[in-house]
Amino acid sequence: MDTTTSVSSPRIVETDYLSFLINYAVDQNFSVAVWRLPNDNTKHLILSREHELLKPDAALEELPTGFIFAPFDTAGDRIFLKADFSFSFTDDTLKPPTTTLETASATWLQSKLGGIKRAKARHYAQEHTAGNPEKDAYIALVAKGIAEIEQGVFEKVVPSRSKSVDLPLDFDVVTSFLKLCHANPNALISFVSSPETGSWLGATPELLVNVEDGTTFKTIALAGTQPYREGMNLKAVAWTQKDIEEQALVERYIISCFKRIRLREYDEHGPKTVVAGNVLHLKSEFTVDMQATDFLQLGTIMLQLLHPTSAVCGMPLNPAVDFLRKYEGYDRQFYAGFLGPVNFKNNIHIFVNLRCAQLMETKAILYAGAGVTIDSVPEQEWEETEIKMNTLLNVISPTKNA
Ligand SMILES: C=C(O[C@@H]1C=C(C(=O)O)C=C[C@H]1O)C(=O)O
Repeated sequence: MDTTTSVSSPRIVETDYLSFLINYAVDQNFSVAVWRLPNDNTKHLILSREHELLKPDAALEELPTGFIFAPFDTAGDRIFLKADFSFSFTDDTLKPPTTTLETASATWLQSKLGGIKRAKARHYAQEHTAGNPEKDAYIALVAKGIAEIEQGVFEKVVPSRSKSVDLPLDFDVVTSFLKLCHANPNALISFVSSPETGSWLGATPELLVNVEDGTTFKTIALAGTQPYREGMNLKAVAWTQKDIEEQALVERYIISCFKRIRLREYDEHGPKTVVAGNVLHLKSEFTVDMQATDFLQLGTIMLQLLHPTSAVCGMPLNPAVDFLRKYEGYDRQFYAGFLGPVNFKNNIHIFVNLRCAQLMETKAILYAGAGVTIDSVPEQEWEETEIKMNTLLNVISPTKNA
């Protein structure tokens, strides 16, 4: 806050711009996406006049600059927000433009500067009823999953649940977004708000498809969860057989996708222990040289093959999908779908939408799931979903989690 008594107007800082642009989107019936990539201090915001629906086989590489937002259900509409205006922020200020789109956007914003006041950001709020199962019901769902694994129906399934919490009266989406950035340096932090999708805030550690400079493809196998406490020595963390096997299943799923397209040359690193906000996971990284392997559209191909991975659905895929449809008992909507910026300077960064909350007028719905294998203990899987929900709850409503 400017505490001097000079007559000059206060400096416009990042939060002022973000709030102004989010409110502008709501007033104009535009969509807005705000994000920060892992281990980066630049925040990005785009405004989109109208959303588009993407075909499941749409070539990512050919899309204009924008942001993709897709539901868990592969039959559901995949939303593409073309960037009509684009802004980047670092160190609390608007970055000078580096692309034609950013230059045009900066000129447009200049004409609006008089309207920028310190104000709370508003968001689109779609009413939606949370699943909110009682603890017993979720535990029974996990037990049912284990029983089907014992019968050989599948090897792994990822039952999830949602929980509705009241938003505090002083809830502010921009403040929450910035707190999430601070608490989750290794995650994609995102806020997507549109008339069609409602508003979603998240901090996901799970990369699905990354293409750098149109030449290097990357994806990860992430699974196994335990609480993280500051100062823990990551090299000394021990994992149970169950976690190791659960993560190995996700690795095998990714390798099976490579095999389906006869891609044999990939680098695999890991698994190693990584921090994701308040939890630890096991992670392996897969990298492919797209030119050497002659797979120039590998991003598009792998997105089709990978989603939904066995990190969020199960293995084999089809019986796991059937199980979730039949017994999970609620609509995941955009939870465990995918999202991220596409074709900003020839890069694609698509993540699985985990550790997320759907924002209503006065409530938020939190979502989380847990990987169930033959060795799962239902009560522990419930605890795991509670801990995962805390990633968001700690930030949007800290008192609820006292
Ligand atoms: C399903 C979620 O997370 C996934 C499941 C994990 C697990 O079961 O250990 C770990 C990371 C994610 O791949 C979630 O956060 O909701």
